[in-house]
Amino acid sequence: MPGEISIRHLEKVYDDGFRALSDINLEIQRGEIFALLGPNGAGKTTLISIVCGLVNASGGEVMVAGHDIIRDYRGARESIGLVPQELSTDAFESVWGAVSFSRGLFGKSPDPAHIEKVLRELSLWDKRNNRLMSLSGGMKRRVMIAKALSHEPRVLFLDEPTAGVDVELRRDMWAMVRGLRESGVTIILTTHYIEEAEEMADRIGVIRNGEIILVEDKAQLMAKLGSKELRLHLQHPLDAIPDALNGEPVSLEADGYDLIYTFDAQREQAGVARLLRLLGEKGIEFRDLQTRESSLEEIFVGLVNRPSAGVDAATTASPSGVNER
Ligand SMILES: Nc1ncnc2c1ncn2[C@@H]1O[C@H](COP(=O)(O)OP(=O)(O)OP(=O)(O)O)[C@@H](O)[C@H]1O
Repeated sequence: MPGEISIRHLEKVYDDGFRALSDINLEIQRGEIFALLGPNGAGKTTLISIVCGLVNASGGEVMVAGHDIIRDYRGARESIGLVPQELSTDAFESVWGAVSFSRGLFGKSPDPAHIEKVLRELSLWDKRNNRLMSLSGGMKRRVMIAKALSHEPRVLFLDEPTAGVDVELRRDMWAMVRGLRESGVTIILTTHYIEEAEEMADRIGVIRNGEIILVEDKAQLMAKLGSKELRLHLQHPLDAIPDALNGEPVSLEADGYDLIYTFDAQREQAGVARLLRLLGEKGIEFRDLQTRESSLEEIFVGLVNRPSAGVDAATTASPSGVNER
């Protein structure tokens, strides 16, 4: 079954000959929160702009809520709410006026009850008569979201929704996005805050140099590509790794007092038990131990910095989760 958003063989070559997207294939299901991660210039905004009908594709096909974005532009566009990166608001307009006007742009009849609901959810109700220029940056960003939701879209794009906003607003926005998902809205967000993707996303796509290099359930991604670290604080420092541990993924830190064992998050049991047995046999005692899992940030940095061959190896390691659905 095609997803709420279905992208097939999408290509973008800008007029100056720059290839910004190459053979993008992606299915996003109804009610998902999908985070698109990638370094600066990877092609995130280009991809979103094509799906939203703001930039023309050079090839391929995109369907949104069953509408082809070219053959049925209007149907596709009406299904989408877009919160762009740049704040652009009409300074002299009131909050209520700006949000109501946005709804009208999509040819929807006025619905004051819906506008009120959106403004209340975004804590903008008390400011509804304020001019936009009198609002703080965070409030203006809420207005951008209210505008994007004014015509009751099925799909919401958030292009770096929390760039430059304070922690409190960021958390409010996360709660709001979850609430929207519960009402059946499909959400695609780009973000530079890995914490945001870790906190919010059901699935994560990583884009690099205009290519999707990985699409994976967040939990599976963290389990599959993440590593764990076991740090043993030794009773007596070691000068060097003992011969018995040669070939094991271990290193020494803290002047030989800490023995670090890094292992695949999926194979932990057998490896740790073997390490502890070897240490016991060699009479190496420890007084404390800690374990730590790699964060999504470490996984992401590892992925985007990996040479292409390495990326392929990572994605083909488990074909079941990659670029499917
Ligand atoms: N109009 C344009 N003409 C030529 N090249 C462009 C144009 N717009 C974007 N690009 C190039 O396409 C590439 C992808 O840009 P895009 O804005 O999609 O990246 P991004 O992943 O959104 O980056 P960021 O995280 O910095 O917002 C960049 O190299 C950019 O310079």
